[in-house]
Amino acid sequence: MSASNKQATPHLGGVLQNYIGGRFVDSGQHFANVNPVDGSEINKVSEATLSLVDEAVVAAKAALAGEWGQLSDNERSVLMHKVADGIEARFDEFVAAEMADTGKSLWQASNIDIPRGAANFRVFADLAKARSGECFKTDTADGQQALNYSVNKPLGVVAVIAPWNLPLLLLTWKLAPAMAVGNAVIAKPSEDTPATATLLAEVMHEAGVPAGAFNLVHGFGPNSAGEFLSQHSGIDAVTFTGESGTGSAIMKAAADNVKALSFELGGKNAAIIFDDADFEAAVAGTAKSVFTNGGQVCLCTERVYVQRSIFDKFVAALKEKAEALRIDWPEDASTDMGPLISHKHQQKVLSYYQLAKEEGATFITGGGVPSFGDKRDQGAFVEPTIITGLPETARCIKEEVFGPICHIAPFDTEAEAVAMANDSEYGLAATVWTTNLQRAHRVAPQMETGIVWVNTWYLRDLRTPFGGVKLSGIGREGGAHSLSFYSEPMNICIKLN
Ligand SMILES: NC(=O)C1=CN([C@@H]2O[C@H](COP(=O)(O)OP(=O)(O)OC[C@H]3O[C@@H](n4cnc5c(N)ncnc54)[C@H](O)[C@@H]3O)[C@@H](O)[C@H]2O)C=CC1
Ligand SMILES: O=C(O)/C=C/C=C(\O)C(=O)O
Repeated sequence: MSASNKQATPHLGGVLQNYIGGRFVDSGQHFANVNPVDGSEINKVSEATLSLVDEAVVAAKAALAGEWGQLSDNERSVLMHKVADGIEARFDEFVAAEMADTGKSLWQASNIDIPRGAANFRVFADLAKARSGECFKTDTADGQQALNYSVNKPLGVVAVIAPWNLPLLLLTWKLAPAMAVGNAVIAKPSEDTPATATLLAEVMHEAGVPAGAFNLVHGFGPNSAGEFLSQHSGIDAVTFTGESGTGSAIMKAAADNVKALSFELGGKNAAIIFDDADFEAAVAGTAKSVFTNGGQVCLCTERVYVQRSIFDKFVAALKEKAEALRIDWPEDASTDMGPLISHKHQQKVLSYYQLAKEEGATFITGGGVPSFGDKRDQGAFVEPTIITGLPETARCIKEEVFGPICHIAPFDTEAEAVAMANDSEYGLAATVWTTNLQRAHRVAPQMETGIVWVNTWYLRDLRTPFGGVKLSGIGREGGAHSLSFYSEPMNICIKLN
């Protein structure tokens, strides 16, 4: 596409730069990118200043008015597939960068995070191209006839503010549909995970995405790039995944300009295990839903409700699974769990382990920090932890920990389980384990969440509505829901007689 879009790209070993208007830009103001496995510095990151954010907005608007805004749906779709090709061509680099920034396991980075980064572009490239509008033949009471049809326009400039837990996956989950329907985007990855977003800028550049259609700014939240974007009068929409409190701060900052908002926020997700469940499947599935990515997925289970007749057996079986998890170097193919994202987050999770003790929990397993006897002792590891015995009013039952911990409580009746699962300010995801089909159909719709999995967890179809109720978010993304959020429908009425 843009022949002028050629410039030597920065190597990841140096300073990770911003990407604005088709050029890599260093603000001269740097912060350290730290590897949570051992606390070592990986590289420096160039923090975008307010004036660089202004430049990104100007570049995005110019792209909409220029080459990017002129592309047909088909041409954009072809480009989005080229971006997916570019991620796949540099797969190993993406995997290594994601592992270094997060400490997540090789298995997870190479089977979930990076493949989904490419898949997000492919899925939305195809869906956007195939989208149709609405059309009505109108007959009015006084005999007029008209044809009403809708066209979908991009919203304009969209800011994508992403978290650190699934860095490329969650950034591209928003970028891909936003770009596929023609918006110009400004991406801000988490300050904790800047690397794969920078590689993505290189891929966009190499794929020939027109200058200004994709911009990348690095930085923090308050008084930095995150807040500059949320407050900016030139930005039409903010799409965000992260903590509910941050969502609330962004909402306040965006209020003056009445920006469109899409939020995927926190969760305190429940799993209900009935005594008629396939026991082994329920134990394995619950272990996965509690400990995947060290519990750092908004969909992870933190509250487990088990029917009393199988409670003790279930607790013992989940303990066995937790204790069998291999906590090791991310590069090791058999590693199940790496460190948490940062020392700051480690301290937060450990403060909940301490709070659980103070609240009177029984520790079935875990509760501390593993010891390695090597430089990983400087990392951000915590033990997988299972607790029981807390009242449903305890803070550890109410607040999102975002770590590898769950509380298990017994229940007697179906109604009691539903009431306990729904007794939360959050409403993102729930999991129900039962072999009774009628019960599955009866219980699932009673969950006050945006997503319910029955006899599985994290089985994703990217076309399905994805998001939460209550403090867990606003709106839905996924498939047509994403295309709808990132577009502005316009109705055209043509009089026929
Ligand atoms: N998916 C989820 O539900 C996630 C939840 N969390 C939870 O949030 C806690 C805090 O972690 P953070 O990394 O600070 O998550 P966060 O939700 O504050 O940060 C996510 C993104 O928002 C940006 N941000 C932060 N404050 C902002 C503001 N005022 N305006 C605009 N952008 C802002 C950050 O720079 C980052 O890119 C964690 O301990 C964890 O419990 C964190 C990440 C993801
Ligand atoms: O889209 C997915 O597959 C995963 C989504 C996870 C989050 O939104 C999260 O952890 O915040």
